[in-house]
Amino acid sequence: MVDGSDSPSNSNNSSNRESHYEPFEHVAATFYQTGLYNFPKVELHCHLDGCFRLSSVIKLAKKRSIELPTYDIVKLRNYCCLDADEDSSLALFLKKMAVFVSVYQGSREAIRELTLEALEDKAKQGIVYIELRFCPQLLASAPEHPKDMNPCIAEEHPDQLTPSEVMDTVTEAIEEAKTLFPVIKARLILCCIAPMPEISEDVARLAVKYKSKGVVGIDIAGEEDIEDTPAFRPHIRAFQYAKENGLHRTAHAGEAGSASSVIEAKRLLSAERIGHGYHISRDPDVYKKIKTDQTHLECCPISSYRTGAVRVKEQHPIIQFARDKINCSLSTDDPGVMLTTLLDDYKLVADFGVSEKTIKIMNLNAAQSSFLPEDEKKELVSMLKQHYGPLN
Ligand SMILES: O=c1[nH]cnc2c1ncn2[C@@H]1O[C@H](CO)[C@@H](O)[C@H]1O
Repeated sequence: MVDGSDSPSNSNNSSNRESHYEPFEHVAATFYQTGLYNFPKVELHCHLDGCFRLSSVIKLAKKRSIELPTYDIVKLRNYCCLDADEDSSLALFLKKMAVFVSVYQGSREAIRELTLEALEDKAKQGIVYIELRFCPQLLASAPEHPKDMNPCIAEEHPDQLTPSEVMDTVTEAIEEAKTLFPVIKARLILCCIAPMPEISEDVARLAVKYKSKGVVGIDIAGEEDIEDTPAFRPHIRAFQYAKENGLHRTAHAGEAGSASSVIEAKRLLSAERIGHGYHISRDPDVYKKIKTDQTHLECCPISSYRTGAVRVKEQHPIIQFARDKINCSLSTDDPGVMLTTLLDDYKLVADFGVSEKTIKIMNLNAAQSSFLPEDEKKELVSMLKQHYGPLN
């Protein structure tokens, strides 16, 4: 059992190593005291490969002789910090992010550490359930994606890792984390990458293969362009295969792309949830459909500025979503690149006038729309309700 004063690595759970993992049972007594927003949280939209700590990135890059724009942590912080300005765009953001991903690529040890550090950081924020997403091919050693998406691909990386081995590494680290940080339950979503249709069917096959090891869904990330074109068909086939094999579906849409991309994600990919989705506020018909269907929107407020998806702070679509009781929740997206925790995203929406009660309702929305099986979902929802008390 861990109390608020313990650091996760100090928690004495070694005797539980073989025991059945039921994190929600421990939560009442064990989730980390965060001060502000001190209640259990759920995070549905977080890229594992965006969860790094800058200090670890620098350490690893030096160890693996991988080029970084700078090895000075303060300068690296500035490099990350794209604030909402005319130049911010998803493309630029992804280019920056790829620099960091390259540090982890192809290294079993680095990917293990990344996963453990991510879960430690999330547990400390009082997150009791998280769905972490990543593309195994992007973390493997021989990525087949365009160089301009990842300027730092280092052919000389010493390790060799296949996408399957990346999956083994991440799932083993998640298993290890059950003992180290028993307050958090983690599940995985595998990402197809929009400009890489050639890997999509492999991503889906891996997702299905690792279902018993915690993969609950499939996603499409990268610069979105969801439309029924021949180039997009492999993504459609991948999602179809995932659905036929019992996996859930979410899709990045309405972030850089138009409101209609959200509708296309539902139509072409059978997406049950939407990553971001802010631009539905630009089209009243789309907005009405998403509200009527109660499609869950995984909103990432700080990320939305850093990627240029939303430019005017005071008019953030989340304000409208909260007012209209749209089914949505809050996530960090890429906390390593954003230099944030989930609490920063909560604070930002609080500045917009979103109440703590609404933030709790968003957490309940997230639990209800999670990709957990029904019995586990019920357990999560009831644990949150018990903590939150009446929300009327
Ligand atoms: O906000 C985002 N929008 C679209 N794609 C993203 C975003 N953040 C990260 N990725 C992409 O998803 C990959 C797998 O995790 C990341 O490597 C990055 O290329």
